[in-house]
Amino acid sequence: MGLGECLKSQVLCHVLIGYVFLASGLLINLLQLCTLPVWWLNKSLARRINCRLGYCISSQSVAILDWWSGTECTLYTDPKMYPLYGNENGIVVLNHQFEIDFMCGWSFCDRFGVLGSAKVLVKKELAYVPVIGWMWYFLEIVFCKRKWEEDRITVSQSLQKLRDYPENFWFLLFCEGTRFTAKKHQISMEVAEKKGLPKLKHHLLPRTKGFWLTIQNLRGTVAAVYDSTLNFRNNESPSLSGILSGKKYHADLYVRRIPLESIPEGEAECAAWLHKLYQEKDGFQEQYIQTGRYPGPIVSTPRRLGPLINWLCWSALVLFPLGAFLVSLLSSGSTLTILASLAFCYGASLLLRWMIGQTEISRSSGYGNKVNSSS
Ligand SMILES: CCCCC/C=C\C/C=C\CCCCCCCC(=O)SCCNC(=O)CCNC(=O)[C@H](O)C(C)(C)COP(=O)(O)OP(=O)(O)OC[C@H]1O[C@@H](n2cnc3c(N)ncnc32)[C@H](O)[C@@H]1OP(=O)(O)O
Ligand SMILES: CCCCCCCCCCCCCCCCCC(=O)OC[C@@H](O)COP(=O)(O)O
Repeated sequence: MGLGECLKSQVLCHVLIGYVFLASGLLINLLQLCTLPVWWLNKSLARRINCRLGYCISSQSVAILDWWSGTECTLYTDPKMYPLYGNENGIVVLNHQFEIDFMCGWSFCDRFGVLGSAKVLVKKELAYVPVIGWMWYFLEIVFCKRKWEEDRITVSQSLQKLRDYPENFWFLLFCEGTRFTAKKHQISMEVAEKKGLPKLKHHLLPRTKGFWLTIQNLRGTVAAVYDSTLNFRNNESPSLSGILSGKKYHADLYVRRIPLESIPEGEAECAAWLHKLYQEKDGFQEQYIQTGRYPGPIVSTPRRLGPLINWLCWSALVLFPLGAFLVSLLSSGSTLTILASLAFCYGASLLLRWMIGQTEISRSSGYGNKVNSSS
């Protein structure tokens, strides 16, 4: 093991990374809160400021992925479509199978200049996660309860607000609605059978309502659907803990651009279209597993320096006061202050552990473990 690898596996490094993320993230959340008066004066300016502030948080996770762990993200796509990526609004439809798929998504957003404005249809539970969940309020991320009767109204309202968004954005949809597990796959294939739909081998049956609602509300605002399929080489099962320990993974992403005009408007037709898309996606997954490649050519999208510079700047800003505090703590010699500081650190480490747990599939929700009543 080299010196770099040995350093990256040290718990102290993980504690410092966690500290930088939490301390800078909470500071940025506070700055986001301070932009509230700007919303009333100049909404477009407030949105642009929040895109930059959001970038300061999400690009830290890109820096950990691209620069700390050195994970390689390779893009397969039609080179003719490449110039459009990042220069128009897009709806990204992605498989939901890996613990770090959101980090790879953010890394690609950064490479196409849309990281600050990246949007997603996300479960409401994640709104309460400090730093990232709180950041999402100010980025106008769309939350859902995964209860159609409520979501049909609230999701629609949130999507309508994006129609005059001042920056190009990608809107991410995990149509499977939850992460892939063997049990959820089995149940969803029972639903597929009841509905007379072909079985999928590598995906859960997509939930079509959120997709239809998104298309319906963003027609005229979004130019295309980016059908995206993510996989990792050599059967890697990447995790956030692995990334923090400096483990290098190899992500391969296949993207097809589908113009929005080619997607049917009616709910039933749109649902049928999505089911067909997932059958094609299943085929791409199978091809990848068999051959280690997707159909399209590889297009070079190098990692960018921006996330690294941003991370180093925030690290300097929050590590310097920490160092000064530790020196004054040790020189004060007060047992009570030292014990209180230790208790605070313990609390912060529990919070971080809980946040990392949100990304772990073994702690995934029970959603999709049984057939919904509406079926
Ligand atoms: C590569 C570039 C990447 C770019 C990245 C860009 C941006 C990145 C930004 C941020 C990154 C952060 C990422 C964070 C990730 C977190 C994501 C999530 O939280 S995923 C969970 C939330 N999202 C969704 O759920 C979306 C999909 N769901 C839907 O669309 C749903 O329809 C809904 C709108 C949420 C409503 O949910 P509800 O449960 O009420 O679903 P339905 O009404 O659809 O369900 C009933 C329907 O489903 C059938 N059914 C029943 N049981 C099952 C089952 N087990 N499996 C499948 N289907 C089932 C049932 O028969 C009904 O069918 P029908 O529709 O015909 O009536
Ligand atoms: C980045 C630097 C590292 C610093 C230390 C650690 C910071 C921890 C960051 C925690 C980030 C929390 C954001 C969670 C995003 C999880 C995305 C996800 O995949 O959610 C799952 C849902 O889609 C479906 O939920 P399930 O029904 O499967 O349940």
